[in-house]
Amino acid sequence: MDSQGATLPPHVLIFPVPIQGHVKSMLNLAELLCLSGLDITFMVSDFSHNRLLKHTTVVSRFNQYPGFRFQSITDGLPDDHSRAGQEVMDLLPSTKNITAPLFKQMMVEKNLFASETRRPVTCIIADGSLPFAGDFALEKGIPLIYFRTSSACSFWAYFCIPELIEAGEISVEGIGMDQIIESVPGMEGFLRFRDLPSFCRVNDINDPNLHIMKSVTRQTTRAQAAIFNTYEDLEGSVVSHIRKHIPKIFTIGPNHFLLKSRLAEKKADNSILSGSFWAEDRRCLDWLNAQPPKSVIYVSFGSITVVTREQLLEFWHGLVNSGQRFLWVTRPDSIVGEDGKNQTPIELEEGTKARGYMVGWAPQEEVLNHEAVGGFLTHSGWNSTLESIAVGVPMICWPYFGDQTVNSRFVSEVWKIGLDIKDTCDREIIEKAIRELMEERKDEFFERSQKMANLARKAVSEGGSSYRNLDALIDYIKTMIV
Ligand SMILES: O=c1ccn([C@@H]2O[C@H](COP(=O)(O)OP(=O)(O)O[C@H]3O[C@H](CO)[C@@H](O)[C@H](O)[C@H]3O)[C@@H](O)[C@H]2O)c(=O)[nH]1
Ligand SMILES: C[C@H]1CC[C@@H]2C(C(=O)O)=CO[C@@H](O)[C@@H]21
Repeated sequence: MDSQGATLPPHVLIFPVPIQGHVKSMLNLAELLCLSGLDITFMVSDFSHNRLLKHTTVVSRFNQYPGFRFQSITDGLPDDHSRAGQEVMDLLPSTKNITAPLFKQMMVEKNLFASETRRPVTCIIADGSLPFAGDFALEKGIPLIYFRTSSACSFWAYFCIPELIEAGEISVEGIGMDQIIESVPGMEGFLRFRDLPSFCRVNDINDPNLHIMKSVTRQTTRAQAAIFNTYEDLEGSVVSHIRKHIPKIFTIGPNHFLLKSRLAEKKADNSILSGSFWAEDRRCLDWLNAQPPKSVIYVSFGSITVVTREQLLEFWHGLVNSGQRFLWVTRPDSIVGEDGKNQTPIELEEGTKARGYMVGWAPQEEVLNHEAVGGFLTHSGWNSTLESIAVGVPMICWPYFGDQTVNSRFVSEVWKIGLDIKDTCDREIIEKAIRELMEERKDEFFERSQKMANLARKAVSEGGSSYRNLDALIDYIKTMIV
């Protein structure tokens, strides 16, 4: 490299699993690194890229950072694959079998994305659920950092799968859903079998997803370091268990909040970075503007959850019968078994007209931050959980799969900022939970949620743990230039 090249910044390749919650979180990380002048190549699937181009302004947003580039690649699935529900797991074999060799070829042919003005990639920050990106980094001697976009608590439960199997706590016959689990250090006493990551609910101990998640998680230790989107006051005690296996961990969450804080500090436009795969319907903000403070329960189950028509009707009755105002996101592809001929019961139509508003996709961060919102009925995806925590909105958790079953237990039993109604969705339970959160125990939940939000604000402000850890991460990436 010539003398001018020697002054070029580090060049980081960021590679998320092509799922909304992963891409969103890694885009936040990308902008945080861009703000410190690092060059970024953001590897995104063709499918996600098309969605981003169609529904967001990410291109113009990142145009302000000359060191940022998108690079797209197939996710290995046909265009008409749902990429939702349990079928989303197809992404793991498809990326391993189809994306991985193409990625390798692209990296070699493009000389690690080097150019006159950019170093060849100096570090790969790969999604912890994309082991093939780690294989490539290790094969080529490129420094590797994993970013697992889910919670530290769920990661740690996944990490303990071998011990759980050894102890017979993932039993083929089933040990009882409410049996307390002893093999996840730090969670003895409150983690039940039903709270383990959903992939632990198997009839066959050789279940492929169980083993995929076990090895995907265990291979994280191959990296030089790991990043978690969490903060020390929230999950520090869990992270201390993980540090025994991965000594270098950077907790930089909530990273959407850290981004907001860093942009404000630079007096830059600190509008929300939308990485939405669907068109955000902003009319719901006008509707919220007309509602009293803390009167609305916001309902959204993220980007993957699907519900049957039967479940949809239970939620709907529960919401209407609760008598509370509600804003409900029903993604266009989220109802399975819908034949278009179903009639909506009149009482639901009337109840919704009177107190509800429905959209296909919402500007969620803005919604949660709106003063009219007093509660969140969520699937407990990690971004949704953090976005709610950051602005002090209590939650009702109805986890769908994966890490969400652990997150929801932490919301209700550890942080005590909400209720966990996992494995049930009948209308009476939903109505009761909404009344409890929004009326009967409102003050108690609000007070604890505010405390958590204050700690999140502290973590991302100058001197806070996530703020300092981001600086430490950037310094670390700088040391990786060889
Ligand atoms: O109407 C909506 C609904 C959601 N969102 C955003 O979409 C993201 C959704 O992320 P998350 O809550 O994490 O849900 P998923 O997309 O389902 O996330 C996947 O990825 C997460 C991170 O690894 C995991 O925790 C989840 O279990 C997994 O399903 C969040 O940033 C939301 O703000 C919107 O902008 N508008
Ligand atoms: C592709 C899925 C496998 C792991 C991730 C996950 C988790 O529990 O960590 C849940 O759903 C998806 O986001 C990922």
